[in-house]
Amino acid sequence: MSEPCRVSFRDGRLASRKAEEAAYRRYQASQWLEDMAGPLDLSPNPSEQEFVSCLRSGHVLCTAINKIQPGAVPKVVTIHSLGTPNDIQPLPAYQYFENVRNFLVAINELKLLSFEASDLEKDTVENGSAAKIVDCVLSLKSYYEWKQCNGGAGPLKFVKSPLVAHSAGRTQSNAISSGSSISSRRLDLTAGSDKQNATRNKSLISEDLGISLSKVLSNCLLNSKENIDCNLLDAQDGCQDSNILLLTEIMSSFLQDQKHNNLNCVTDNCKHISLLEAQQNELSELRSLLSMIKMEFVNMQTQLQNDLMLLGNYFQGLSAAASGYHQAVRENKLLYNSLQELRGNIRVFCRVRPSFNMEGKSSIDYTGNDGSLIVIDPSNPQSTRKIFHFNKIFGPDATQDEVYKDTQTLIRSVMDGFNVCIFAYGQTGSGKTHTMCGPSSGLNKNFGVSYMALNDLFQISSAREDIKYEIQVQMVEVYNEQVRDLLKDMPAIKLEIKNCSVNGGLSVPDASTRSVQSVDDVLNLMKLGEKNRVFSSTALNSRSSRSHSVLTVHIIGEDITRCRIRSCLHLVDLAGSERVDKSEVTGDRLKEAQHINRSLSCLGDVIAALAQKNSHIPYRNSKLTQLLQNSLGGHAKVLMFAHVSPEADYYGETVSTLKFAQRVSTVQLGAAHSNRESSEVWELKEQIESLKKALSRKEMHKLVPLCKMKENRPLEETQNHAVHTPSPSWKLNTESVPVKMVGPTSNPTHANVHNSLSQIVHTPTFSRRSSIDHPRVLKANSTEKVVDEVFSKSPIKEPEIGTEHASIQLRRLSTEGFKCLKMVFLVLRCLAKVFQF
Ligand SMILES: Nc1ncnc2c1ncn2[C@@H]1O[C@H](COP(=O)(O)OP(=O)(O)OP(=O)(O)O)[C@@H](O)[C@H]1O
Repeated sequence: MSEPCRVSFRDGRLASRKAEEAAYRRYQASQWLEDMAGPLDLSPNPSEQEFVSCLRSGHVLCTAINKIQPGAVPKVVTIHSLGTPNDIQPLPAYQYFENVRNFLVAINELKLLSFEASDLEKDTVENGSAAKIVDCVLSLKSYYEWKQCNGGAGPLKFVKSPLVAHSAGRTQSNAISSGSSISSRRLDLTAGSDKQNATRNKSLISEDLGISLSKVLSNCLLNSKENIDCNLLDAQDGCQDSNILLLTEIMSSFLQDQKHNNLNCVTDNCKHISLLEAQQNELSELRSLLSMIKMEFVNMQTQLQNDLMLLGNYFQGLSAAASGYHQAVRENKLLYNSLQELRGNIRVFCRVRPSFNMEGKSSIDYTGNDGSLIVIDPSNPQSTRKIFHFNKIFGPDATQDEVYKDTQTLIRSVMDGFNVCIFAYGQTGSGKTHTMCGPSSGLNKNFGVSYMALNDLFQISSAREDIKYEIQVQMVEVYNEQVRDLLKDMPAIKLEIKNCSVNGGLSVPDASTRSVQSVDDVLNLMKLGEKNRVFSSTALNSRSSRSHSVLTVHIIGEDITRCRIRSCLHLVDLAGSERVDKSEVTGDRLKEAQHINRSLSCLGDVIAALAQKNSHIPYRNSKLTQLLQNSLGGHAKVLMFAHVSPEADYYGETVSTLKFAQRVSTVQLGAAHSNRESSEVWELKEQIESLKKALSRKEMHKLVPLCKMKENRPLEETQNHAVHTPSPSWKLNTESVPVKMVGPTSNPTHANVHNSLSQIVHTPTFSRRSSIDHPRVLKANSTEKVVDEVFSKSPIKEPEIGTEHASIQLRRLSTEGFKCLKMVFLVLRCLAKVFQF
């Protein structure tokens, strides 16, 4: 398309759009004026002339403004000669000028869009004068609506005609954009008649367009870019009026496009806003969630702290309970042992064997749960019944388990460091071996006390984790007054019984000692012992034990504080007493029976002496009593099983056994002591042991040549030989008083030592220092007793004897007080033994 054609097309389009818009605005204004001031007698679409003529008198305008703002025009001149537009006669100016002037004053006061009074006077409407009037009316309408709707609050918005420039009142709308302000300036150009103004306005347009449109163009849609560029060029090239109109049209078109774009933007913005709102909602939800989580976290933290505190309290409670438990266990042990003591450390149980003669009468008349037993002589029913009381009676029906159940409590004592001795007594065939070892058939369920006791020891040992135990077993028999090792294949070797205190708690130190780790080990050893034990067939028992068997279990324990316990359990199956006339034994069996009966008689003597609390207990009268000395005379717990046969034939033996048992039950032993000692005491004891051994070696070494020398000397010389010290290296400080050994020195007998020590104790120094009961010393019947008697009361505070080495040792030990003093006494006791030897 050529340039002129394009311009003319644009002209036509602009003109029609302008006319449409102006007509529409007039229509709005006339409609509103009719609503406010009554019918105006106008056509539905009034022309500009028609509209202006209708308002020329100012009456309608004043009426309308007075309705909105009563009193805005105080005096309205009424015009009666209104006619149709065709026969309108121009009225004199003074008739309506006053109304118009008052109206314009009121409009200016309201700061609304205004017009010139002359705009109403013109016969022909030119250059948008009618549009100004329309704008004024519409601004009044907007004011009215603003007042109605908002009560005068908020911003007042109204739109003026794009082709009108207003000189008074509100010249710019609050609602319109900067594009509108440009257009208003541009309209000044159209409205101005002054040439200078026109030039200034043109330059302004160019400037504004240059700035604003460049901004707009950068954001404008692509489809309008081409037109805007062309129009901009046109606007800048020409300043002629036609071009200005063209620019106006371009701007109008641009504003339309922008309006459209704005709508799209608004839609997009709405979407964005809704999205933003949704996101904000989501954000606020997240924030509230976060605050909730924070609160929850704080709550959980508090809860955790509370829980930790509770847990701490709980653990404290537990540890308190644990220590309480340990305390209770300790107290329980003490109470238990006290109870044992109250019951008496010798306890006697009686067990009645089932009768082999079912048809014959039983000598056992009654067995009570309270430990009472009544026997009667079946051959003489008139005879008085004899009543015996023991700690427990087991009838013929009692099982092995029932018997062991009452024994079990003693076994625990062994693990606590007490020596325990359980022995079975009774006539031959009464069931001693059955109780101690079980039946010869060896059925598991009928294991005897020995096996079950060892089983318990192992269980207790493994249950107590704080103490490590070592269990060793010895098994010997006393056969024909000889002690034999049952765990050796050659049991015929005779063994010596020695003092336990000297031999680390072993009565028979030379007997083989086997460490056992399990009950099976014990069972094997017991089988070996049973195999080696002497059994014979007699008239009363097809497998009669011809010896006293002693199974000794040594327990050595060490706890975490290095405190040690050392105890032993003697399980003694005595040979049965028998009447040789009944057992019909002869030869070796008779000799065995005599030995058995004699040793049992010695046991009876010991028991009697203990029961009567004699000062002398005849332990040394038999090997059996020697072996049991430590248990019977020491601080051990003793349990005796008295076995009786119920048959009428054995009534005499039964009564005899029961009487013996009754006497045993009356024996009061001293309180049982736990052999529990601290590590220091153990170490000291070990040192004493080694010193004793060293001493005895030296003494032996010295005595042998001395003895040889003495053999060649005359008796008097030997008798007069002064013994300054028992040993050159271990000498007692007796202020050099010579002590003469009485009797042959080659064999320092009890009498020799006795006299020598008597001399020592009679020395002034010793006498001064001690409070020794001399008559008692002199009465003491053994060297050992003399030494005991002398030194048990010795006030010697420091060791005064010893070789150089021993002296150093002793001095070191002397700082440790009483224990060392005790050790000196023990060394002296050794010296006494050496002399005895
Ligand atoms: N309580 C009992 N229940 C069943 N049988 C028993 C009971 N006591 C003993 N006997 C049986 O009696 C017999 C003799 O028992 P046992 O050998 O134990 O007597 P003893 O006292 O050891 O004899 P000895 O002194 O001669 O060795 C055995 O056959 C044994 O099984």
